[in-house]
Amino acid sequence: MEITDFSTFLLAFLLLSYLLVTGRRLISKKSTGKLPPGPKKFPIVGNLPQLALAGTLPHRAMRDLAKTYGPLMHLRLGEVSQLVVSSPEMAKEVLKTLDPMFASRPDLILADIMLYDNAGLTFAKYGDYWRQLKKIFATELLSAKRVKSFRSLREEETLNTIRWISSNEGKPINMTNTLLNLVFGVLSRATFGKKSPEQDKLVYIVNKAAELATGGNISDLFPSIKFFRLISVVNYKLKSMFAESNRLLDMIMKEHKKGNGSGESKDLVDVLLGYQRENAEFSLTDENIKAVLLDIFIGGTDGSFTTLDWAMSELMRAPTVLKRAQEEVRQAFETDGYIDEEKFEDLKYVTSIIKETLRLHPPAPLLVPRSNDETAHILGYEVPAKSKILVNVWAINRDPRYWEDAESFKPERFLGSSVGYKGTDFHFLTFGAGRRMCPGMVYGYANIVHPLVKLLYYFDWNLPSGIKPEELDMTEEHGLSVKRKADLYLIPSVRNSISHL
Ligand code: HEM
Repeated sequence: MEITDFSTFLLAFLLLSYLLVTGRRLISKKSTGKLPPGPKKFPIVGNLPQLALAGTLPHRAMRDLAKTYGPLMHLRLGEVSQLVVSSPEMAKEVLKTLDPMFASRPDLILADIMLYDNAGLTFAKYGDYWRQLKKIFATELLSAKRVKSFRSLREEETLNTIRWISSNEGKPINMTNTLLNLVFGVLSRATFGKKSPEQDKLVYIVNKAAELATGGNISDLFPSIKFFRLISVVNYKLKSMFAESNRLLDMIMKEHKKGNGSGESKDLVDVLLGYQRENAEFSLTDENIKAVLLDIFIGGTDGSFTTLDWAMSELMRAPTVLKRAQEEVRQAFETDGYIDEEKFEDLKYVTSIIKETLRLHPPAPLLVPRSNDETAHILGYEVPAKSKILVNVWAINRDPRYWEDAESFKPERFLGSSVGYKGTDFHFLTFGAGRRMCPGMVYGYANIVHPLVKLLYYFDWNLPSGIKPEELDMTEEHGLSVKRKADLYLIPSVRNSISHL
């Protein structure tokens, strides 16, 4: 785990100086009950050293610690109490039995600064505002009907990508960038109606901001010390990024207000502005709308793009799986020469490949952190109020008690199996479960399956010469979501012509 803010030494120096000058006791609210087991906590920094010294990504370090301390583990990072949940049974307790207790979100500086003081759905505290937004997501923004209405956008953007790939036949292309641009294109058009340089800029800013904030931001680690908020370089940078992203969103909103949502097909900005105009019971401010747009944009692009990139990488490492998937897709559509989304459900093997990718590579390996507003009790342990609750779905999705040969990519395991990621099988929790479960699952899936089927149908794929399938680097990189560290380069050869499209 990195400390993205100051160097660790400077951090420790400032902290200790502050404590010496003020004579203040850092951990003021001592827990009176029995905490879940966990590694020894060091003064002031708590368990930061164990995570920093693990030299690996947080979900991996926490899985290793949980092997010693159990599936309900207590950590303290800086001042913040954390509960780490690492088994399907404990996840069921937290996300189902005690779901309302753990349904809030912790304070995070990123959401505070960039997301209009937690005004989006993702970081809203559990309560009425969250409930109202959730309803808008379910009925207005991400209903199955709305997702279907974006079908032509998926088709057009994917076709543009297929054309571009065809024109680069025989050359190594950067698939990672290609997939990112594709998913971004679909999301941009569905959300804002068109692609524009402003949106490119917006994505860049948001990703940069998330990168900055995903390490241990000093003000997140020591929230009671307001002084750190003032001197944090990261916070200063976040504020200037916020100013820019707010300016871009204002421009987008202004353009849409002028058009009054009168275009042929409504984009999500139109839908939200329409709701604002027409709905009297819940007043949605411009700031609320901007926060929701960022929610959709961040959640939407990252999850689908990351999954596509992992799926293509896993397929390149497993040539027999790739071949079988191509056969399935080609058999289904070669006679018609037209790929119809309605038939995707019949593609059992491709569906299994996506499931297996989501199992092994959950884009949010620790979910989005949850929090408990009040002190909670679970299996005889006390969880102090305002703890950060991390559910290690990366570890859970690989639990060898539930998954045979759990570390291997084997899509066949899902053929004829009813196990899925919809939040009822607690050993497969890529989209979470319970009240805070991802509302974008159907939309996210549509943006994965559509491009994947077409990439398999139109092209044969090879790794650049000299790279053997088993040598493909699958190292993960820490970020807003866990992506592959290296970009994926592949050589396409056209299998089915697109000239008639
Ligand atoms: C493969 C694609 C995706 C994955 C893996 C994914 C994963 C997740 C996860 C793990 C959570 C947290 C669940 C929890 O706390 O229990 C979440 C929440 C959320 N996701 Fe997604 N997501 C994806 C696509 C999308 C899309 C396409 C959108 C919107 C367009 C979206 C919007 C959200 C929002 C708004 C939340 C917050 C819900 C709340 O706190 O009530 N996600 N997602």
